Amino acid sequence: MSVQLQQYIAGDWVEGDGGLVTSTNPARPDEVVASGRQAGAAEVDRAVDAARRAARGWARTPAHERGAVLLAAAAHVEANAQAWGLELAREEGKTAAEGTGEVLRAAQILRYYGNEGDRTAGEVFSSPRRGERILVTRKPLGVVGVITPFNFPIAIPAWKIAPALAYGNTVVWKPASVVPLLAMRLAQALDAAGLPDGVLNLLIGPGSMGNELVEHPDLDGITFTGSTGVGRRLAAQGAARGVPVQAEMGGKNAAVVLADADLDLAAEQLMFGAFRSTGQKCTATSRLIVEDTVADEFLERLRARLDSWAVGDPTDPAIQMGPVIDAAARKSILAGIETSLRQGARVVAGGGAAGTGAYDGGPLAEGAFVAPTVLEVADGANACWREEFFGPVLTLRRASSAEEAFGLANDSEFGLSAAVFTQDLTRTLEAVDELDVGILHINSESAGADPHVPFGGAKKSGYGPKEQGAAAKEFFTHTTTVYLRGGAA
Ligand SMILES: NC(=O)C1=CN([C@@H]2O[C@H](COP(=O)(O)OP(=O)(O)OC[C@H]3O[C@@H](n4cnc5c(N)ncnc54)[C@H](OP(=O)(O)O)[C@@H]3O)[C@@H](O)[C@H]2O)C=CC1
Ligand SMILES: O=C(O)CCC(=O)C(=O)O
Repeated sequence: MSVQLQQYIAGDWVEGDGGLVTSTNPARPDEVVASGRQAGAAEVDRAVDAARRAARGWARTPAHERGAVLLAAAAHVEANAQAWGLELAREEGKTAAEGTGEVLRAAQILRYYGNEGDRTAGEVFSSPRRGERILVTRKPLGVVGVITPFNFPIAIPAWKIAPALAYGNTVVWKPASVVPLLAMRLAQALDAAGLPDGVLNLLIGPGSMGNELVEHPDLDGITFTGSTGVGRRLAAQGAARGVPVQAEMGGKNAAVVLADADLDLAAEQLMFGAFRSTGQKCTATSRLIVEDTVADEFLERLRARLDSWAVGDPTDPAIQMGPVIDAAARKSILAGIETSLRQGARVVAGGGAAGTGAYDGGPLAEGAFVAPTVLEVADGANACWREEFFGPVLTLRRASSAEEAFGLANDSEFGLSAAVFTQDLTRTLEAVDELDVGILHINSESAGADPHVPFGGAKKSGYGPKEQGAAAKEFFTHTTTVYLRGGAA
């Protein structure tokens, strides 16, 4: 059954003025998950205007009251976790278990920021002058544009929108157009929780609408997660207008398996890091570096796990990996694999469409499936080593030492996350010092992020302040430094 899509502007759920938009199930592209009209150009103005009108009142609402709305929204999201998790699996293609996990994660994030009123709201410094204190207080930016990607259709929006609102901003949000239903679900939860009119506005529309939003003269900040190309353009547009931009972009994350590692643990975690969510996480492992002496043994263990990795309908509880987001993504990933093979990569496992087995020719025959694939390359020039395919493709290189392995891990313009598998404390400490990444996992997969700690990339993966935890404050507020003296001489 297809769900009717609506825009949420100034507290009203309305049909958009633009053309038709539908989201479809990537496992069964004939199945429409949600449909409706997208927002028209005039609605961008209406949404920004509504957010502007709501900004002062929301900024002056006590932090605890703002938090109470987020806490109520968290409860609403949590109560719908199973149903929305299934919708997420149908709309985005990750497994229903991952979908439900993501919805629960959104609730956890809303709850974290719902309690922001109980945390520090500024700092007090000593003054070098008698009778004076120096306060640093924080104020919201104002109206923030939020632009989000398809791959975490409710968790990423939650970790942008929850801090934006908690710190007193109002929001105009444009989600990825392939996952509008989950966007609507989050906005519905905040609406049901009693968010005042205009504080959050949802515009379902194409990428060009994101561009109109970014160009809007009445926006005070832009937070974006998505591809590197769009993020960099958007950062330039923000800079040209003097508006702060936070952009979380691509990754080409490495897992390093050192000779002393627990190889079973490493193989298990590597499967999760590379192939959960069909490899469509910015933190997914897409490069694997193994010390020579254990490489063959490790690959054997990895292959054994790959052989039993169940690919298929993500709503089936037995399935471990669903399709990629759509046919275009599938085509581009398969083209990337072909280019890599032409450039000399060797197939260790997989290597193409997953159109085999139970659903070959069956109801999933048209689905956007890609087999979990491991390629081996001898040098760093190959496309699969350098470029983000954003799918279930892992590229292997062997290293003759831990030093070489860490060097190879750093051999990327990106620096979002990495994983290192070792039981040696000295090597662990070297990894912490050497690896140029925003997030480092020791003996666990490269993906995964808790809501109370900073999230974001080093090098060209991230632009602007980090997200989540207290770090989010650095983007969503600005400071006023107050030199404070009593009035009497
Ligand atoms: N570092 C991080 O934290 C994360 C990074 N990512 C990265 O995101 C990418 C995958 O997500 P994907 O959704 O395909 O990314 P895109 O960059 O294609 O899209 C992201 C968002 O930007 C919108 N958009 C597209 N063009 C423009 C434009 N010109 N101006 C403003 N907005 C625009 C999209 O709208 P529409 O959908 O309508 O085109 C969507 O809402 C990967 O590269 C991945 O690494 C993903 C998650 C986390
Ligand atoms: O690692 C995670 O769980 C979240 C990462 C993320 O934001 C992403 O992959 O898009």
